[in-house]
Amino acid sequence: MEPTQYLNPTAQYRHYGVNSHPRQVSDGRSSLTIKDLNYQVDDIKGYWWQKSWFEVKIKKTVLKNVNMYFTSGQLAAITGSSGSGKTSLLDVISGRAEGEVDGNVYVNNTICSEKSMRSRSCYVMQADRLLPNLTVRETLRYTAFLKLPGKTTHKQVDKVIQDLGLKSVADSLIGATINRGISGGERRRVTIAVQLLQDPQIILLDEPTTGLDSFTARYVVNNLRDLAHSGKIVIMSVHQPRYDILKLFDQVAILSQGEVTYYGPQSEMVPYFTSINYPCPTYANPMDIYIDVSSIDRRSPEREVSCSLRVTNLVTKYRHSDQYLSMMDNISRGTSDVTKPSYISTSGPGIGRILYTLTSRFYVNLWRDKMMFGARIGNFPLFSIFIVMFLGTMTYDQQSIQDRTGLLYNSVSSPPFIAIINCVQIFPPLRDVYYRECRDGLYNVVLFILAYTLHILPFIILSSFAFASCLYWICGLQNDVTLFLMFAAVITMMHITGEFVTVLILGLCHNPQIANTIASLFTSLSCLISSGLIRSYESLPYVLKLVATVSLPKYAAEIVVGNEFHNLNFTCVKVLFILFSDEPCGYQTGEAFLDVFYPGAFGHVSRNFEIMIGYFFFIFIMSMVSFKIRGFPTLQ
Ligand SMILES: Nc1ncnc2c1ncn2[C@@H]1O[C@H](COP(=O)(O)OP(=O)(O)OP(=O)(O)O)[C@@H](O)[C@H]1O
Repeated sequence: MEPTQYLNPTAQYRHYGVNSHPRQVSDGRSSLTIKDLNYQVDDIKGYWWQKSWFEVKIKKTVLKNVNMYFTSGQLAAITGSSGSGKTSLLDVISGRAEGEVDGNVYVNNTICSEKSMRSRSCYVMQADRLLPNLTVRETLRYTAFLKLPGKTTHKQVDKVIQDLGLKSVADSLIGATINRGISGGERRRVTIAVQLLQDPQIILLDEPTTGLDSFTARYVVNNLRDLAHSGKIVIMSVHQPRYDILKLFDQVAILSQGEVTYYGPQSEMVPYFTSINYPCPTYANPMDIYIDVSSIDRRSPEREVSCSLRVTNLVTKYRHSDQYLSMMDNISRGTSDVTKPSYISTSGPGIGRILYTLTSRFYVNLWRDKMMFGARIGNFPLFSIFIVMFLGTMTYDQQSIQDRTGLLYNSVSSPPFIAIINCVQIFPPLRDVYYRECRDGLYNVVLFILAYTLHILPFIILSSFAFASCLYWICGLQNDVTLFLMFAAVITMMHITGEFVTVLILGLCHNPQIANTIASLFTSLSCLISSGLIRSYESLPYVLKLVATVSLPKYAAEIVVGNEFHNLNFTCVKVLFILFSDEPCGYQTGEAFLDVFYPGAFGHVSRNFEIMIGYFFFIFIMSMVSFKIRGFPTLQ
């Protein structure tokens, strides 16, 4: 710490003047300019049920008349208290803002559209969304395969590993809470490295030091400073940096309620505030002091009013400062010769390569997690062993009718449940990485869902066939290979449809626990109502009949029950007390049972298979649509 540096601020203030902002780019440096930027979002207050349908939406101004000028070779920090608009400013610059943007962003004097900005910049979000079971090098390689054309990938991966000091952990696992991997700071650097693979001209980072200890935070900011000094435009947001981190910044902005109270060289911040009667006390971190004076205390209406007046005063003073005028001079000269929007055209990898990369990445991530891998392949066959132990081998007496219906009910209802359990475990981390990469424009939801399907398909087929074989042959259902194959196909269809019902719900609902509950309730109710094994379809009330008609278990149950009961004969051993009664003996043939519960079931097999396939494709497409409907949740 060197707090004494601020004891005589006027000494530094002498350097502060019209040249404190870098001159307009005539020296080969790139520039990024924000001109007259205003940003508004829909103000959401209270719950939807408290609102009137006719209520006019209230807009909240998040950024107000922001002007800024950044050049390459400088590390710029955007600071401010919580809610001051730091993330929103980065969102607007990167073209990710969800609200109404007014004003322009220029790169090298050229208006930059969203597409143009994406081709030149990268955006490092606050959260590290990485797959836990990949190594650092694998994470970077897979991302490079998704971003870069063939031959450049290995070279670029080695370069970013070197640049961000990740060489010693290059072959270590990323890890997560349970299986510990690299440290938090290293994970942060991997997140940054992932974004640097394309060697972007502009690097935007939202709070890259959040959650890091002071040493690691300084290390990360030092890395960013090196990148900036190597000729990039680097802009990062930071809540309230420590003094030693503050010293690493070349330019500092302070935001308050979406307005700028200071933007200029870090070395001139204290002199500037001292000149407007806010000196920095000895031994205090200037950033703490100036963020405090730029913050609004909302503990009482009186304090709020007095703080708001102070901030308005700070904004006005800043807008009359030499520094602001010098920057505006740069901006107006730099943006006067606006030309048409330009794009950096990059030829990305083809669909085949993206699909292959995503599928193998998902597969490797699953393979490394032995528990999940084992569960994915073993849960379902294991469950069949319990059913077999419970029901034993089927006989042909009257009791066996109930045993058979119990077994067939489990064959129809358990595959979706097993699918839900597996999907809720493995899908959410893949989905979070998808949100980031799709936002970065690497691929779309169709490729993501296709890759997910390809990586789970072998597990679904293998485990479904293992489950079906165990139940079918050990319990002694009809000794016919064709009937067995149909039985296994029904189980596989129920399994995969259950998987995509869960994916659909996880597309709409971000919380995996809630998605689990919804998917389980949906599945158990549809099996209860429509399988016809608990209550026959014919005896259902009209509304439930309608529900059953559009439910998959109805058609699955019809196939397996029809196939099993067709051509079966049941013995009828009368017990002593009804030996001499006239009571008819239950069902003497399978056909008699089918006539009551599933009339014509055996003849509907191919129609029912067609309905099941159609149903699966409907759910499959809807699972993609669900991601489109939900959009991108905020991943902070
Ligand atoms: N899409 C949005 N919808 C509603 N309000 C929004 C939206 N985006 C930003 N805001 C509001 O704008 C203000 C600024 O938010 P922003 O996230 O930019 O602040 P911040 O300075 O990054 O805060 P923090 O340091 O806590 O992350 C907040 O009051 C926030 O609630």
